[in-house]
Amino acid sequence: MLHKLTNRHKQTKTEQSKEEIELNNIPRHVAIIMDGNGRWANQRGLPRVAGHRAGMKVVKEITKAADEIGVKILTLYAFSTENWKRPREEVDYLMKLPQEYLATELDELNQRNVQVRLLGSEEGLPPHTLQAVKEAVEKTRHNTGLILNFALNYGSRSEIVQMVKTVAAKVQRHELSVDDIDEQLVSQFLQTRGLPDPDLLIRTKEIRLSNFMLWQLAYTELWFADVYWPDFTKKHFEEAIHDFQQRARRYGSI
Ligand SMILES: Cc1cc(N2CCCCCC2)n2ncc(-c3ccc(F)cc3)c2n1
Repeated sequence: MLHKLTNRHKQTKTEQSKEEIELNNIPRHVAIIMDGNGRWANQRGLPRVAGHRAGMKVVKEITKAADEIGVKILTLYAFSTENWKRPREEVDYLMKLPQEYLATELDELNQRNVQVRLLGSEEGLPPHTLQAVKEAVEKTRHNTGLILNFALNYGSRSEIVQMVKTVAAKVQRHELSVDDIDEQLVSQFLQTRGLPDPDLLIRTKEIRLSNFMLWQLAYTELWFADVYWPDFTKKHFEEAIHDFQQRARRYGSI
């Protein structure tokens, strides 16, 4: 897409980014760590769960924006393996959000040809949570549009440990030899098998990876927004895409 002539000097950074997004250079896989929901609520004298609810509205907005701009895979870090350490009432609330989200959004996601996937361990998820997610995965299995990949009960180190155990057992059973083990084989034994690595990682508020897709993010462009997730907007998303397009990706070469 040709750049539109713009009066850049008069526009804000986010206004510039929207007009200058090249539709032929959209990151195929965008991953987002949606941080700061509890602190957003605390700042407003609200209970932490109000921040999670506000955060879910932003999930709907950004999922739509990603789909419209042509992102192929959107991975959202909804609940980490470390999140089980939070207060019981907060965890119980969080574990109800998948079914709440799907109850209102699944029909529209299906109409938009979106395929819902789960990244993470099913073990340990409450039955009501797992049932809602599995039903959404099944109902959207044949869709060929945006892959909406929810990282739920996900931790990268446990994913890597599980991969090592699986590969080691196959070597022990002589189903694999040590010489067969290379980066491609490792990727095939991770929970993200079949998906390309993220091209762009967006994170709100904190500048760290928090045990998220550590293997997969090896060559991913990182973009941080100094806002809490509930305050993240479509304009922030477009700015991240625009900045991604300004970076020449070298994958380690010069
Ligand atoms: C645990 C949790 C928390 C959760 N938050 C809202 C967004 C901010 C981050 C934390 C709170 N959201 N938002 C959507 C989901 C979800 C998960 C799976 C699924 F199939 C459909 C929707 C979700 N799940």
